[in-house]
Amino acid sequence: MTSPDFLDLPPLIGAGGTVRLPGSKSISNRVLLLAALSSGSTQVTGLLDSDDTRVMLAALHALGVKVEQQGAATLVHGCGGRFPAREAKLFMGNAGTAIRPLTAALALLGGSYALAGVPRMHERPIGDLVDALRSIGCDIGYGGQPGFPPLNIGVGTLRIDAPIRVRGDVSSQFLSALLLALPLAAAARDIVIEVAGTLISRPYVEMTCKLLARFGVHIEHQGWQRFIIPAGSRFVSPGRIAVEGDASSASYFLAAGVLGTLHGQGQAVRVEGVDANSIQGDVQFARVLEQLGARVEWGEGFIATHGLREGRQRLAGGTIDCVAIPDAAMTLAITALFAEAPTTLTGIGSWRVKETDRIAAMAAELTKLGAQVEAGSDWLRVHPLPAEHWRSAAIATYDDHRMAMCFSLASFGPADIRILEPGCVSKTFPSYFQAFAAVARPVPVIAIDGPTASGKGTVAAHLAQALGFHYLDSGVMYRATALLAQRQGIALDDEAALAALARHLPIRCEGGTVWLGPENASDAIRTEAVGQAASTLSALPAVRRALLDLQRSLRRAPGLVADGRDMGTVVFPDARLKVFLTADAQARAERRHKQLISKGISTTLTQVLHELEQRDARDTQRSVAALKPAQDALPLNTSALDVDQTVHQVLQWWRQRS
Ligand SMILES: Nc1ncnc2c1ncn2[C@@H]1O[C@H](COP(=O)(O)OP(=O)(O)OP(=O)(O)O)[C@@H](O)[C@H]1O
Ligand SMILES: Nc1ccn([C@@H]2O[C@H](COP(=O)(O)O)[C@@H](O)[C@H]2O)c(=O)n1
Repeated sequence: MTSPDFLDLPPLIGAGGTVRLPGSKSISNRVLLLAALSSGSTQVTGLLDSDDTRVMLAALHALGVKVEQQGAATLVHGCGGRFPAREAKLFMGNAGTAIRPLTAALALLGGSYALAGVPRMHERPIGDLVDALRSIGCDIGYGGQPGFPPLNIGVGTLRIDAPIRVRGDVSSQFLSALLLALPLAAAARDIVIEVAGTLISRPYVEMTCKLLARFGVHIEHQGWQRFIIPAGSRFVSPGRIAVEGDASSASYFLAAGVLGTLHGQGQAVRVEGVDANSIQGDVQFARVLEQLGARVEWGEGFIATHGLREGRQRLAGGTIDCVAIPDAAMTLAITALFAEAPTTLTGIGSWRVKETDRIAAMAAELTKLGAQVEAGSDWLRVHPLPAEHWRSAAIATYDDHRMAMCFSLASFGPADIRILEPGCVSKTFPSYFQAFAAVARPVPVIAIDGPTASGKGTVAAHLAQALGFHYLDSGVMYRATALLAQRQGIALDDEAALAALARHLPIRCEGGTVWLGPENASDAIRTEAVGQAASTLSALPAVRRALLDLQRSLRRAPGLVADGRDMGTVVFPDARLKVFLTADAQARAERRHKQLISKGISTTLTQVLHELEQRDARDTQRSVAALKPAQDALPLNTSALDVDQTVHQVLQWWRQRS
């Protein structure tokens, strides 16, 4: 399946609703491995279905483990501490939660195994784990650069007569991998692991120990620096186990429940599948939000955010120690843009060796938005971004699911956000953008389309004023392009030159005034000759493409009324209300004739009717963005209505929708 190159997110004005979280990646992959190594079968519910769990499942399959789907549950038939396949080539993708514990388990069991991944996996260090395993006699070789995958595993000669030392300050996953695998070798003796350096991401190690306990292995620890796997330990299936919702992924929705209220329009956002009893450290993200001023509700099986506490206008800033919430901490780098003071995230050195160098990536992409960012080896400071400094940006995601998911929250700011390569979310949350869209409340758009002189502009301007919304007269953009083309002598069939002109249109609309650079061009663009030229060049696909971003960039809080020919079909297909305004040609010609005469332009009704019919024909018959009602547009024939009646009707429809 291919995924799009980019995803444009509509600017948001609020959020609200409930999200059922997908299963936790960290728990899913640990449970799969433990169930595979156990004696007995395990029925797993709530298992995450994503790239990283598929990597683990494919590896277990290659190792001879039988896994069956039983409705929504996954049944893993344990192999009693010994994989049936003694040799295999395993593709690990970019799944750190798969390669590390599998490396440890396979190295302890011995065999002929090759583990390789995507290029980024081959840049992620694994040397500390390999050193620890080699120190007890495991046979592991590097297939490329020493210290990094790919790895080749053979049959070693185990000697576990002294404590095994492993570094804990690069990734806690090395320690977790040893804890998950070493019970395989603890039949006859206690096994002791000592952590060198300060243990980071301790909650993940706690999670590992809790899951091991469910599978019959009870680890003792001293101050989270020394761990003892008791003699006689062996994996026993608990029969059934449920995977919690992913607490790291919860962070985006919990943040949305806060940022959504900044425009005064948000409601509660509730995430289901985690709660205060979760074994995942990242639930502490909700506590951090609380400390920063958010109103958080903790319930049984859910957490919800309800905006900010009374009296607070923004989230607080300050220094936040993120050592216990390394993944959810990325979300704080985005909420920091909306805070009242700079936010400094510390204890995030592990970001450097994740799917990408997350400190560098975060700093680069926040800077694109206009933010002021400072970074060090294990910290990041993000300054609040005032509304006037936001810049629209195409956010690179570095094949890192969390970069893509975090930056979706930037759409609460006043800029257009494009997420490049959004398909990377499939690593842990394939349906993320659908789930996000379900709780996001985009800045509302009322799209008014219809033929010339049907009254679109008049009605749209009245609506915008009545609702306090911004107003986009999209015809102005085509007219301005036509006017400049006339002045610069560009032929109306020179598509490339016209598109270049449109792309850099120096246009500014203020109230009813249209500025082209320093010139007030409000009258110049309204002549019939310019209108006809606009209608001709508007049939050119490249010109339409060139004007698309400009039109969309005008969608700003609190809302937009947009009139034109393709507002509801092309430019704002997600408009909350679409109206297709018509009137018969005679009525429209009379209106336009009256308009022109009142401006002192001499013409006849016959002439106006003729030009109007020509324009109708061109607008409806062109091959791209032809004038037609959107499928979900409400038709309104205004032939027998006056302006007030028409506006009244549209306002009534709007109130029913909002
Ligand atoms: N029921 C009505 N609704 C809206 N406008 C009406 C109505 N009856 C008469 N008019 C008049 O019709 C004239 C043409 O309207 P307007 O310029 O808004 O049309 P338009 O559809 O925006 O045209 P164009 O696409 O050429 O810009 C205006 O003078 C407006 O006052
Ligand atoms: N969304 C739009 C708006 C306008 N056009 C073309 O521009 C011409 C001038 O527009 P007015 O609304 O100001 O009359 C019009 O005839 C259309 O051909 C368009 O294509 N799409």
